[in-house]
Parts: sequence; C-alpha cells; structure tokens
Amino acid sequence: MLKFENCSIGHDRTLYEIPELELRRGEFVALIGANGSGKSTLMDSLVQGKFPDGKVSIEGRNWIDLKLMERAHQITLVDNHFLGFDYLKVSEYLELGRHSYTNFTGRLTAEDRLVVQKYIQILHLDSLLGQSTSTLSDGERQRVGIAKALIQETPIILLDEPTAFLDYPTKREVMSLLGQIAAESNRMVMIASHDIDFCIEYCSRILIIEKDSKILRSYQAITHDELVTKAFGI
Ligand SMILES: Nc1ncnc2c1ncn2[C@@H]1O[C@H](COP(=O)(O)OP(=O)(O)OP(=O)(O)O)[C@@H](O)[C@H]1O
Repeated sequence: MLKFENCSIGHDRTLYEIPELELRRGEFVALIGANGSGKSTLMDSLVQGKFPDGKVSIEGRNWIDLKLMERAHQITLVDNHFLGFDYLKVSEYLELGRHSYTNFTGRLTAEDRLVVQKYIQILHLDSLLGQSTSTLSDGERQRVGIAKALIQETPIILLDEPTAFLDYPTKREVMSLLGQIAAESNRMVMIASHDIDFCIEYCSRILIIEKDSKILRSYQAITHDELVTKAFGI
C-alpha cells in the first residue's frame, strides 16, 4: 500500500536512502535507528508529503500529488509533543480526531460520534473523558493519543516513540494493542522506537536505518545482536 522508490530522507542534507520498500496493510512495523538518524524526519516527511527526490506512492497514487485533506484521510501521526491544555478536556480532544471529516461548522454528525464512542470503549477511556488533557499521566496521555489516531480512521498510523516514558507493563500493553490494531483493523501501524527488544517481540517487520551504509533496510526476523550491530555499529 505504501511504496518508496529511490528516496532520500533528510531536511537540508540526506541522512539516509530508501532504495525500495513496500509496506502493506495489517503490518506492525518498527523503525529503528540511532539518535538523530532521521526516524522523526521520515514520519514528518510522510505527513507533509515532502520528499526531495524519488517516489512515494499510496495505493498506486503519487503521494506528493495528494491534497492536504486527502493525505489527512490516509495518514495520522501521534507524537510525544502534545502535553495537553488546561481548557481542553479528553472528550473534546478525541472529537478533534473527526475534524477532517466535518464540514465548515466543525460539528460532528451522529456517525462521527459513534466512531468516537467506539474507540473510547476499546481503549477504556470512559473514566478520563471529563479530565483536562494537561493533567493526564504519561501512560494515559499515550492511550488518549492512540485513541485520537484511531478515531481518524486512516489506513496508516505513525507513532513516534509511543512507549517512551511508560512503565514495563504499560509498554507491553501498548505494543500488544498496536499489533492487534494493525492485524484486526487492516491498517499499517509504524512506530519509531528505542525499545528494540519489544520491537523484536511484537512487530511483524523491523526497518533499520543502518549506521554504516546510511540505507534503510527491512527485516522480517532479526536477533538483538544483529540489530544492534546494524543500527548502532557496535
Ligand atoms: N526542521 C529541521 N530542519 C533541519 N534539520 C532538522 C530538522 N528537524 C530535525 N533536523 C535534524 O535532522 C536529523 C534527524 O533528526 P530526527 O529527529 O529525525 O532524528 P531521530 O532519529 O528521530 O532522533 P531521536 O532518536 O533522537 O528522536 C537531526 O540531525 C536533526 O537535528
């Protein structure tokens, strides 16, 4: 569904190349690389539709030709930058997930509300709905962020370090949930992560930004030691 051909990734200089890569629905993909190697840059480039060269296509359509709203219906990014606002309740924040589907009034339809309600149930968020988004714990904020991404109902979900700051059981819970979402709702879920052992355990595919070659390569199965050598050169 998401295909890269001869792409260079980087802002003002090339950080690495993606010669050829095709990601499919149902896959739970980990993106691994050293600090500053360009994991967030790839996610940002996808959301913004900015690739200096090469070709990225989704379901056969050239990604850079899609309008902003068309891209918003295809892809969602959950990052760790949102720390909440005192005035924004969890329920209101989740409703923003339907924003790209509403008309100019911004009002949700009954159908939109059903979608929001569905993911509130799946992620067990009932007890948090009236709480201010600025008061959530890291684990709660992560679950709320994932719910908002699901509410957007895009076939591609990108999460930048979704397990950062979480305790051990919550990391397991989030990884298992993301794998389930990919498989059961037929979406492609990609995470950037430094939790390499969790990625090996839970993800169906590992993408490594290789330190020596500066090439992004895909692995279906890889050991901890092989991964460390390829990603960090040690
Ligand atoms: N807007 C920007 N303009 C120019 N350079 C940028 C910009 N954003 C990031 N960079 C640079 O691009 C490189 C890759 O950064 P990026 O955040 O993608 O790495 P990362 O792999 O996600 O790192 P980490 O694991 O530390 O989060 C870094 O050298 C960074 O300084």
